[in-house]
Amino acid sequence: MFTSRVARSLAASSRIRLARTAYAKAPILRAYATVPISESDPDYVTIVEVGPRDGLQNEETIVSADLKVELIEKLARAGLTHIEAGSFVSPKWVPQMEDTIEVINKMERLPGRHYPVLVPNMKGLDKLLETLARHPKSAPSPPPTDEIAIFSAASDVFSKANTNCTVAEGLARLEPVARKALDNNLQVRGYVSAVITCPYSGKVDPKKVKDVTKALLDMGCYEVSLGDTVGTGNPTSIYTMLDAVMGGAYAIPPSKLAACL
Ligand SMILES: CC(C)(COP(=O)([O-])OP(=O)([O-])OC[C@H]1O[C@@H](n2cnc3c(N)ncnc32)[C@H](O)[C@@H]1OP(=O)([O-])[O-])[C@@H](O)C(=O)NCCC(=O)NCCSC(=O)C[C@@](C)(O)CC(=O)[O-]
Repeated sequence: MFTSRVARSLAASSRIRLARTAYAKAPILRAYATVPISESDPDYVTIVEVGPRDGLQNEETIVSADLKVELIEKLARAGLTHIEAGSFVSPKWVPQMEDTIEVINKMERLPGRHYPVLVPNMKGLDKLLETLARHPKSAPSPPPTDEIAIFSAASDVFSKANTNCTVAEGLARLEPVARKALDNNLQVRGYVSAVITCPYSGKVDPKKVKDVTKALLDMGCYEVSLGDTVGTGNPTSIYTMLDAVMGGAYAIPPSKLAACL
């Protein structure tokens, strides 16, 4: 007689054998070694894939909307649940993202997935809301997006170069954007760039990172992603920055933070 544990293990191994046989007969099928884990598991990590936006925004050659749609659909079908699909920024600043409206309308939206878009100001949000208003609530497919991302930096010079305003001016501009997005049932996520080093002004004060992160959370961001935008961080500088952000007065809990890698 088998103990139930052995029986389970035999059942599992026969499933593996069956799977292997099926795999041998159908070579285009892939076998995955991952074990499904639930969001409540402490090891659960949400990956926000930003390739279609961050990865493409600096490409000089304009990638067609159809190719962007194909990339997003493949990422979703690979199992990613959060895929940043584009941005509603000024096309004068980032021509590559000019077709975001076309992309988010054309792409297949799988249920249970999120396709956030980056929004720098009220003009961008209003354009997005116009697009969403054209998607009837009765439509069988999910709306083009249910989430925006707003962004700031821990350095004034970086902020000026990226959004033509200081950090304080940018935060003041973003506050009503976040409020209006939330009022329209959009989730809001935040980014802070240059959390270790500013490419123009050098070392960044971790206190500045904390202040900007707190400001974005206070606006209603459900989490804030901290970006070592120029990639100069090392374990010591990242530890020092996180220690400042997560400790002391108005400590920010890790559940509200993400890392931009
Ligand atoms: C913030 C602005 C708009 C200010 O740009 P500005 O030039 O100061 O704005 P403006 O209000 O003077 O407008 C200039 C023109 O842009 C138009 N305009 C203005 N806004 C919009 C809009 N939303 N959509 C479409 N058009 C817009 C506006 O209508 C006007 O057109 P004109 O009258 O001259 O014909 C500009 O600086 C901008 O778009 N910056 C975005 C730059 C960007 O996308 N950077 C990359 C994303 S951030 C990032 O990658 C970092 C991150 C998030 O990944 C985290 C990390 O890793 O660090």
